[in-house]
Amino acid sequence: MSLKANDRADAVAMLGLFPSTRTGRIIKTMEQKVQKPQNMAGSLTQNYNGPPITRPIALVGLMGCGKSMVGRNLAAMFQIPFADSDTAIERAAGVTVADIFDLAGENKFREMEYREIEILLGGTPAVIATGGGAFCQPDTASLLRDKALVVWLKAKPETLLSRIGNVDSRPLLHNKHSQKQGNETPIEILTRLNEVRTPFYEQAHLHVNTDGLSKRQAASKVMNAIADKLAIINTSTISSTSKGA
Ligand SMILES: Nc1ncnc2c1ncn2[C@@H]1O[C@H](COP(=O)(O)OP(=O)(O)O)[C@@H](O)[C@H]1O
Ligand SMILES: O=C(O)C1=C[C@@H](OP(=O)(O)O)[C@@H](O)[C@H](O)C1
Ligand SMILES: [Mg+2]
Repeated sequence: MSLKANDRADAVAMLGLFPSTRTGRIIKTMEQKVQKPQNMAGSLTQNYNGPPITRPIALVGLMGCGKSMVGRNLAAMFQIPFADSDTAIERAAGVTVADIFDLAGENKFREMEYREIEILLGGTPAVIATGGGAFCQPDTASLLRDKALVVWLKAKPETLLSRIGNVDSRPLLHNKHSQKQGNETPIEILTRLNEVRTPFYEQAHLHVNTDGLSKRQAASKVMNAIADKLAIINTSTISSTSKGA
């Protein structure tokens, strides 16, 4: 969505006032029906036969690592709802993520992100695709680690950029929001974010490298890694492990 001047002024005024009916919001935000996997040719290669999913699965990692796309397919494999925190924020605010960055700034976006993730974590266990910066905010990270199984989808900056293609929907890949003086190209921004954010992403319970994998292979690899992890959790406590990281 792109807003005209008057609409933008209204949107700015509304950004602090989003509705608080918790149940209604969860229903609106989650895809209640189990979806057919999207953007994958043919049917899935694998059905999930692992331990039951009794806690939310949260996907974290840099823009373009596949949180939204792999997340939707994982939810279909697990037969549980899917939710995307960016979509939840956009529904609550009535404007796009890019517009929120433009109109209200990143700090406001992070507040909204925390609130929406908190709501999603309180609903039916779902696969939750977070935005790439969510797990780098200490409060949001501790909420996620506490309530969800957190999975880091790893990939090199070059891989990420080739997947993202058009950077319009990712405000942090534009210089005006890149938090650095001077002109950086999208690959330079992604490389810098990768360095700064890796220590945060390393706090995820599970690390899965998706470099060189197709969408289908990535979804299967993540599904198997989660099954293994849940089997271990059933006999011990959650700690970080890597899968091809
Ligand atoms: N393993 C993959 N192989 C090829 N393309 C991928 C893969 N994972 C995601 N993509 C594509 O990359 C783009 C960004 O993926 P997306 O799920 O939106 O990333 P994120 O939510 O982490 O920013 C989408 O067009 C998606 O179809
Ligand atoms: O990396 C980030 O800080 C962001 C990533 C975006 O989500 P994706 O990771 O799904 O692109 C979105 O939340 C916003 O543009 C900020
Ligand atoms: Mg996404």
